[in-house]
Amino acid sequence: MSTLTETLVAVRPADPAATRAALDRQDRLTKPRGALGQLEAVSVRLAGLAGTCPPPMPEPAAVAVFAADHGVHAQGVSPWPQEVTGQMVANFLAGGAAINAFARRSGAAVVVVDAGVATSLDGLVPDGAVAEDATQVDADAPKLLARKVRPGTGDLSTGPAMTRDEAVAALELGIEVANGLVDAGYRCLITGDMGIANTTASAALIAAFTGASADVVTGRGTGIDDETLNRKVAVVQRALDLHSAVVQEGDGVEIVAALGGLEHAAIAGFVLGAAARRVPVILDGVIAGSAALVAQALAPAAVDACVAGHRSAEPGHAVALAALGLTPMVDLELRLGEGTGAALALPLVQAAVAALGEMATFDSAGVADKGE
Ligand SMILES: O=C(O)c1ccc[n+]([C@@H]2O[C@H](COP(=O)([O-])O)[C@@H](O)[C@H]2O)c1
Ligand SMILES: Cc1cc2nc[nH]c2cc1C
Repeated sequence: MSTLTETLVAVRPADPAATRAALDRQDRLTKPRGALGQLEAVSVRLAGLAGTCPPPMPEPAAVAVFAADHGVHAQGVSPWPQEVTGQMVANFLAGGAAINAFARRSGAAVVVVDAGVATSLDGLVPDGAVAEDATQVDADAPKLLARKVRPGTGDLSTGPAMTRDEAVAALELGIEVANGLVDAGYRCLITGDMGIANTTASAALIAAFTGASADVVTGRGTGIDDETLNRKVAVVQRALDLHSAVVQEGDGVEIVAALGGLEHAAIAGFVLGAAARRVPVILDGVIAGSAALVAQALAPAAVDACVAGHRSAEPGHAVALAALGLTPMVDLELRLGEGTGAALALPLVQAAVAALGEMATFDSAGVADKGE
C-alpha cells in the first residue's frame, strides 16, 4: 500500500465515548455551563481525538512552514517578486521572521520544508540548518528539510499546476513531516506556509471545493490595488473554467494537482498525517484552510484532528472554515501566513486542555450547582 493510501485508511473519526465524557465533565466543572465558550469545544475535540478524557496536553509543539512557488505569479496577481519566497526561507532559518518570534514565545520548534521553491537556496541556508528528516527538529534553532518536489508549479490558469504524481509526492511529503515530528515526540502540530502568489491558488481551491464564486473567495493577499484584484478574480475564474471537468468529477488529488500549490498538497498531507497519528493540528490562515479542504475531500474525518487557529482577513478563509465546520479561535485581522495565527492560538488550545483536566468539579470543590 502507498504511504498516502495507508494514511487515509488510518484516519478515523473522533472517539464517541471520550467525546461524551469530555462534554459531561465540562458540565460538572466549577463554572456556569458553556462559560468557557470555544475553549470547551476545543477541549472536547481533543478528547475525542485522543480517545481519553482529559486529553494529553498538546505539547511540545512544532510549526512546519511549507514553502513553494507558483506559476500563476506570471499573471501579475501579487505585487511581490517570486524571489521573496526563497529569501523568506533564509529569514525563517536565521530566526528573523514573525513566526520565529511567536514560536520562541510559545516554545514551539520551527521546521521549514522546501516543497517547491523556484529559486535555488544555495548560499542562503545557515550552517547546520539542514536536517536529514523531521526527527532532527528541535526548539534550539530552525531546521530546513530540502524536499523540492519541483521548482514551482505551472500556471494554474493556463494548464494544470502539477501532475497527479507530483501532487501525491507533495501529499506524501507532508505525511512524512507529520510522522517525523510525532516520532520526535511532538504532540501538537502547527501549519505554516510561504509562497508568493499562493493566495490565488488558495482562492481557486476554495471555490472548487465549496462552489463559492471567484469574486467571493478572492482577496487582496499581501496587499493589492483594485486593478490587480480585478485581474486576480478573472485569473481564478479562468482557472475554474479551464479545469471545470476536474472540479466536477475529480478527487482531492486531481483538484489540488490542477489548481493548488506544492505547499497546499504538502499541508493537506501534514493534516492527514497528524489525523492518522491522532495528534492535533492547529491550522493557520487561508492557505491552510484551503489545504484542509483537500484533506477533507480525501478523508473527511481528518477534520476531527484540526483546530482553526485564527480567521485570516483573506475573504476565502471564512468560506473554507464554514465548509470545514470549524470555528476560529481568534480573529486579529492577520494576513501574514507562516503559521503566525496558529502559533498565537497554541496557548489558548493548551489552556482549553488545562481547564478540562485541572478544574475542580462542583462535587469535588463543594460548590453548589445551580438548581434545575
Ligand atoms: O495566511 C493567510 O491567510 C495569508 C493571507 C495573505 C497573504 N499570506 C501570505 O502572503 C503570501 C501570498 O500572498 P500573495 O499576495 O502573494 O498571494 C504567502 O507567503 C502567504 O503566506 C497569507
Ligand atoms: C515580506 C513577506 C513575508 C511573508 N511571510 C509570509 N508571506 C510573506 C510575504 C511577504 C512579501
